[in-house]
Amino acid sequence: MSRSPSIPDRPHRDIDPDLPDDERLEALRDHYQDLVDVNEQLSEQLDDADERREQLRERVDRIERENETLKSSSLYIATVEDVLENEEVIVKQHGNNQEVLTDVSPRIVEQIEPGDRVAVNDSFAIQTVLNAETDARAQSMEITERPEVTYADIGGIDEQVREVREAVEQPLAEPELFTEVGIEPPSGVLLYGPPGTGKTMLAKAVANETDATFIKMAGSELVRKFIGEGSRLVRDLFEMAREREPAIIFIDEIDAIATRRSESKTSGDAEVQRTMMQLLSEMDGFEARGEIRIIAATNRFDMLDRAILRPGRFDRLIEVPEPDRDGREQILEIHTRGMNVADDVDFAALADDTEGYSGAEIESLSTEAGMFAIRNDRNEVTHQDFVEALEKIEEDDSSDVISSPGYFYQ
Ligand SMILES: Nc1ncnc2c1ncn2[C@@H]1O[C@H](COP(=O)(O)OP(=O)(O)OP(=O)(O)O)[C@@H](O)[C@H]1O
Repeated sequence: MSRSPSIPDRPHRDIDPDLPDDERLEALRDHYQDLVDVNEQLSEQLDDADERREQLRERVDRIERENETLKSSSLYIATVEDVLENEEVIVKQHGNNQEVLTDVSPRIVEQIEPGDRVAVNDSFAIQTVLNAETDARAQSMEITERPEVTYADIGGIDEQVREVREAVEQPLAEPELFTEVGIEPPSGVLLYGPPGTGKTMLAKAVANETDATFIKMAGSELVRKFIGEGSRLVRDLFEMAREREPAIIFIDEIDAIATRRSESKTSGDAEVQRTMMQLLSEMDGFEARGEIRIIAATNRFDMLDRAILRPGRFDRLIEVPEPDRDGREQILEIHTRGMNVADDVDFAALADDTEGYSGAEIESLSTEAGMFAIRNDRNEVTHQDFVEALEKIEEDDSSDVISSPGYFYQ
């Protein structure tokens, strides 16, 4: 940046009043010339300052425009492969792995190096360099300081709640118990069972109870969206947890990165394998009594690579089944707690009629019943509304040819 020029001194000249007229006149002329020179210098400096102000205004305008573009358009995530001369960069877009040569503004080129993740617009111009946090969030990691779900919101799986509390909550809340007895708590807990039965809720409720940050990552996203980056993302995940201790790491659909080798023969196989190895090595190198706990979930227990179930890894398995009759009744009561329900609603009868329903399906049933009430201009939900909602759901299901959720057990 240029230094501001110094302001010239004000010209000063002592003129002896006793000098002869011609000499005084000469001295006054010189003084006048000095003043003219200084005046010229000052106006030059003023012109420079005006020009600089104009440049700065243009820069502010440009940055504001850049800012607006950044705010208004969606950006894609890419990794910098190489930084070339002449402010050119090769980036590889995530998802389709397309490599593109693109220009970067001098402002950004100074900040980037190969391996950095950046956000690019539709024309692949780099808009911003992602810091660890934006980056992680951009990559479908869900982070909640303290989720709102509590154990009281979970119905029908009391035994599973007890087991999760023992395996995850206690080592976080009372690590000394384990030290005194001299045992290691389970390293990781694996929840398995059909979709929509409350696995995610369980993990969130533990985070709520222990005042921990809940960090969720979906295995499927990891493999589908970020080919070539799974292992890096796993590292980021644990780093994020360490920064935010106490933390619960929840890996949903773990089967996506921990499939049995024989089951997966695709070209991405090695990649998926690397992601899994990274996960295992992060788990191996970490203190089970520490402030970070890991919970994973799957609907496809049968497909899991047994390597992840070895001691020191996901060594506590908890099955979360579909709710039984009593469970369904409890879940119905939980999901209608905030609803204006008429006295005639018979939860026990509805529980009988919802055999095979998961918690998530019971939640939709309650919402659907509420919709029937609204449609009939009522603000109270009656038993008949639930019956009609049930019929509608059954109808929708039977028209849905392939409605099998596709989960399996051991
Ligand atoms: N046992 C339950 N008690 C109360 N509500 C439940 C229960 N199970 C599911 N639900 C409802 O269904 C929603 C989805 O549940 P959740 O995400 O915990 O299921 P999940 O087992 O993790 O499913 P998936 O395997 O599809 O990820 C919850 O937000 C909740 O409203």
